[in-house]
Amino acid sequence: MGSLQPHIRLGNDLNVTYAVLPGDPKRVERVMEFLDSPKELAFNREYRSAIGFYKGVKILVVSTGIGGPSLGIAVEELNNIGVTALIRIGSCGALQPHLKIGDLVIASGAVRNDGASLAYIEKGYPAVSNPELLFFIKIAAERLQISHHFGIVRSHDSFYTDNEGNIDKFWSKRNVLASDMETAPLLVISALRSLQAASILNVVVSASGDLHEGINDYVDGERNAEHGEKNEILLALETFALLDKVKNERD
Ligand SMILES: O=P(O)(O)O[C@H]1O[C@H](CO)[C@@H](O)[C@H]1O
Ligand SMILES: O=c1cc[nH]c(=O)[nH]1
Repeated sequence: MGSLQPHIRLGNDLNVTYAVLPGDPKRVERVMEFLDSPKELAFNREYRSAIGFYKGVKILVVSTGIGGPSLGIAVEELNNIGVTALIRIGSCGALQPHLKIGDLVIASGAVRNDGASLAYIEKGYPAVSNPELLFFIKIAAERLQISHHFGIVRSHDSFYTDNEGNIDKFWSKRNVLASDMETAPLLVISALRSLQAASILNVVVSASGDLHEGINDYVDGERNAEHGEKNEILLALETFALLDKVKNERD
């Protein structure tokens, strides 16, 4: 076995290039339901991992925890073991009234209101999704008939400051679709390391909804949020299957 990365506790003997990244370790189990021959690998701190096959393509699943710092560690260690393409499958809060619970938001890019991406590089460096991945996400969504919204999201570091309502209003007026905590650092760190990355987010809090209530409902298995989660998992897996086919044809 190759030497293990200190946090994710995985080595390059896995020989895997595609990784699906939920924030929540519990979501790893849900991804495993869609994989053939799924096998749980490690569970250290927030980093829970499993491996399996989707349409014959080897897929790694690793949870990244909450926020940019832990996400950043996962991305770096995944890069160290040879992963080259990453799709976040996260949850988010809507900033626009037309987004409903369980809708999917595909990030074209992200407002960098997180600290982790700033620790890497100044704000002029854009947080944008990889165009090839976006292209295949779009094709996969159409094939699977999964409705979705494309646009800018915002990644933040705080949940409970006294100013959250005003901050959300500010970004809502500027056509930002939704908020999460990991998309911007994922896109920036991946681009700096020459990795392909994209982010698919499941709406679990509506724009007019209560944050506590929305997240509690999601944890308790609210039907639409669960449906959105299944859709984002399937969409990410199908995207990797399409990407892999094209990569094999190129080689
Ligand atoms: O459900 P995940 O993927 O963790 O994503 C969202 O949920 C967490 C906050 O509840 C943050 O990590 C946020 O980005
Ligand atoms: O505003 C929100 C809501 C859910 N999850 C987030 O990260 N932010």
